[in-house]
Amino acid sequence: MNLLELHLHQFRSYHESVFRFEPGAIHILEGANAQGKTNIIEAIAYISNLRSFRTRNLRDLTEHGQPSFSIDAVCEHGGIREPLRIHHEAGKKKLFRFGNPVASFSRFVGTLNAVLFSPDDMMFFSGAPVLRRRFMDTELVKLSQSYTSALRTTQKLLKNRNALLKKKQPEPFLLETVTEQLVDTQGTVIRQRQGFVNRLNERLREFYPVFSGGTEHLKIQYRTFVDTERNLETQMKDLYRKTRERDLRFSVTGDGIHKDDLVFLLNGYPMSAVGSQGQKRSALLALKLSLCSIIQEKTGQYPVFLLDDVFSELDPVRRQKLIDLIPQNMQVFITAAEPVQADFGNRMVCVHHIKKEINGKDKQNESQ
Ligand SMILES: Nc1ncnc2c1ncn2[C@@H]1O[C@H](COP(=O)(O)OP(=O)(O)OP(=O)(O)O)[C@@H](O)[C@H]1O
Repeated sequence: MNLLELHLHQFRSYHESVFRFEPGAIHILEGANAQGKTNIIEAIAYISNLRSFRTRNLRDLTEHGQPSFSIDAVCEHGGIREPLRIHHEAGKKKLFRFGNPVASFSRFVGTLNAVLFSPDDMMFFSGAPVLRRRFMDTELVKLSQSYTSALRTTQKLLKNRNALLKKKQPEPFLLETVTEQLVDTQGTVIRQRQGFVNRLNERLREFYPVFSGGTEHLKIQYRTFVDTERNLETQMKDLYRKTRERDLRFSVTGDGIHKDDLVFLLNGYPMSAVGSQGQKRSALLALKLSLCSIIQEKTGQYPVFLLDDVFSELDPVRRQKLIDLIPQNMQVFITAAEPVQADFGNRMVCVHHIKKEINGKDKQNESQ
């Protein structure tokens, strides 16, 4: 999969800018601080996930003083060139594929699949469990329609069940029905989350030792409210029967996939407790490379790999290891404040000099 063109209109610091990218190449977005390098990465990740990794407020993405923004992209997958468009105005997002409006989020998300490494990810291990659940959901939603549908239904059912639990005397039959449906849809979510973690672990066994020098091992444990080795549906039914009174007392569903988490174990100990900054960075890079490999295995194509400010914190040895691990045909975007000193072998490398225009009009960025 490749991104061939990107047209930003009133997006962040870009008033009107067009970028063209070689397929399969390593693109270095080079420039001083605050020139708009991450804004480009953010726009690409936004097309992939329909979510910004820096803000939840879409107004932040709109150029100051403007009423709307749009991102137009041309991507290539399996030999097909596909134009994609996102237009945001008055709090509403409109999506287009091949120039035709797309009504549902799930028909657009992942059309251009991008995997991102960002310095903000360093909170991934120690932050709240929602970060790690969001990671699983963001990736699985792009890879599996059945996951998307089971997740959305579960979220609706949990809302309905909680609304029932808040009533003074909830209708027992209704509570029973919604709980049974919840058991069904959560089974699908749990199985796919467990399968995803198993595949990540297989890849991590290959990638993490490259960064650690082979002396450490990294493993992900999927933590959910039932034992994934036993029959899920039977366990859930039993559990919801036992916790019914408690849920009624607290007016909320206490157990479910909304509490799931991932625990990263470094040599058997939680990464959040024992990992150094360097070990966390290596683990994140190994995780993102593992993800790229899983996407390739599932879809037949590598995603676009986005590396925001990755080199400033990596020592030269790890920097070279990362470059050596990037698969040959994968298109990569790397932001850097200084020229990158590394050996890219026979890879095509395109350097784009990114500079913010002071008069508000952006010129076409220069490539070499
Ligand atoms: N909504 C917006 N409208 C206009 N300009 C914006 C908007 N949001 C951010 N900017 C500007 O974008 C610039 C920051 O861009 P970006 O985060 O891409 O920088 P960068 O080149 O990655 O810098 P660094 O190397 O420091 O990380 C800043 O000048 C900021 O003022």
